[in-house]
This record gives sequence, C-alpha cells and structure tokens, in this order.
Amino acid sequence: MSKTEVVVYENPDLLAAATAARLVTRIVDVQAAKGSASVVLTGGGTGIAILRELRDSSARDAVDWSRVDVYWGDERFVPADSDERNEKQAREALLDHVPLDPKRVHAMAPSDGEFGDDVDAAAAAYAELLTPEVPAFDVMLLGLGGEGHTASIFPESPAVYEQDRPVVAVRDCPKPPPTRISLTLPAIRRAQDIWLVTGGDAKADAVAQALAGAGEVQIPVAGARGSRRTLWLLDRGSASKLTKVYQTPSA
Ligand SMILES: O=C1O[C@H](COP(=O)(O)O)[C@@H](O)[C@H](O)[C@H]1O
Repeated sequence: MSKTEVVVYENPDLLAAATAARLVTRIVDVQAAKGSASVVLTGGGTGIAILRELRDSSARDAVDWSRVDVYWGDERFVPADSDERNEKQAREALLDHVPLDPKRVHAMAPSDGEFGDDVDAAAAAYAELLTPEVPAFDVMLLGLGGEGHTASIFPESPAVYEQDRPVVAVRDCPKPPPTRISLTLPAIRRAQDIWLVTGGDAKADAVAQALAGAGEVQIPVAGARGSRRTLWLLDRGSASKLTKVYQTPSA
C-alpha cells in the first residue's frame, strides 16, 4: 500500500539541503539492495537547488555515481545551450561534477538536436527509450507550479488526459517556454518513490488542493503518486495553506 507523507522545513535552504541528504541515503540504500539506482530529475528552482546542495555536500561521495541512471520528468524544448533547459541547469548544478556513466544519463532531445524542431519525434524517441515497460524508477523528483502543473502537465491540457503514451509533446504551455516534452501521469505513477519538492507561498494553494484530494485534470500534481511512497517536501511558505499539522523537523 502506497504511503503519502508530508515534511515541512523551516525555509527553502533547509528544504534543499535536507532533500539532498535524503537523496544520497535513498540512492545508497537502493544500490546496496540491488546494485544500481534510477533517479528522475525535475527542473525548477527547488529541484535545481537540491542538485546544487548535493554537489556541495561531502556525502555525495557515498554514492557510486557510475551505477546511477538519470532521467528527466520533463524538458523545455529549446536549444541545447539555452539556460532554460532543465538538462543544462542540472548539469551545471550537479551532473558535470560527479562521475556518472554518460550512457546512463538519459536527457530529452533539445530543439536543435537529432530531431530538429520536431517535438513529436523527440517525445516519441524518449517514449521508445522507456519501452517495453516504463521503469519502476527508484526516486522521481517533481516540482509544481502555482496553478497545479507538475512535470509539464498543465491543468486541463491534452497531456493530463493521456492514458496510453508515457511521454508526450506539450505545446502552448501557459508558462514559458511554450513547447516542452513531458512524462505523462501513467508513466509518473510507475515510480516507486515520488518526492514533490517545492517552496514559497505561491505554491501554497496548489499544495493544499492536491493534498485535499483535488482532481488531476484541474490540479495535475494531485495525480502524481508513487507506487511505494509519495513524499511532499515543503517549506513553511508552500505548506502555509495546509490545515493539518505535518512533521516539521527543527532547524
Ligand atoms: O517549468 C517548470 O516548472 C516546474 C516548477 O518550477 P518552479 O521554479 O516554479 O519551482 C518544474 O517542476 C518543471 O520541471 C519545469 O520544467
């Protein structure tokens, strides 16, 4: 039975540092149990801050990075060298600083890559990578938007209704850049652990609605649930509209 837990940290810095530490522990535990670990990364302020914390932590050397598979939950369909690209931000924050096996880093294609500006072909190629069955990812990090999007699945958009394909092209996003590639909710729900990481008052309504049981069409992040565990990692701002009291580690 999958569990949902909420942990609220005092501030965004503590949220990022504690999540980085938690991620090291999870990867090390998974590697001890089965050899390698798979991690799905998110873009966004909190997601990238966690990677930076991990880079700057000596605990990162506890991980055997050559046995980590890296995926992304979504990507902005922009040129490879664009600062908006989630992959570029993740590389600068962490991936270029640890000894990963390049063959195990599975980025989504940029708009100047092998598929050119054909975002459907780029999304189909990522779907192909995840066949025949979407991996049961060990940990998936996901951020969210104030209107309830997660990965690049926006409220009431075609992506939120997708039931068959694990990866889709996304157009006309309300948040720039407008063209993206995203895992779909059925693919997201293949993950064993989903960690929803977000900070700031602007996310408080979406967090409260999702935890109160909102529908995933209106609040897509409500549909992000891990098969083993769904862990909400928040700061005081993003948790400020929760009515129930949750675990709050002291600083
Ligand atoms: O555009 C995106 O935004 C969300 C959330 O980002 P934030 O900076 O508002 O926290 C992120 O989860 C997603 O991966 C990204 O592409």
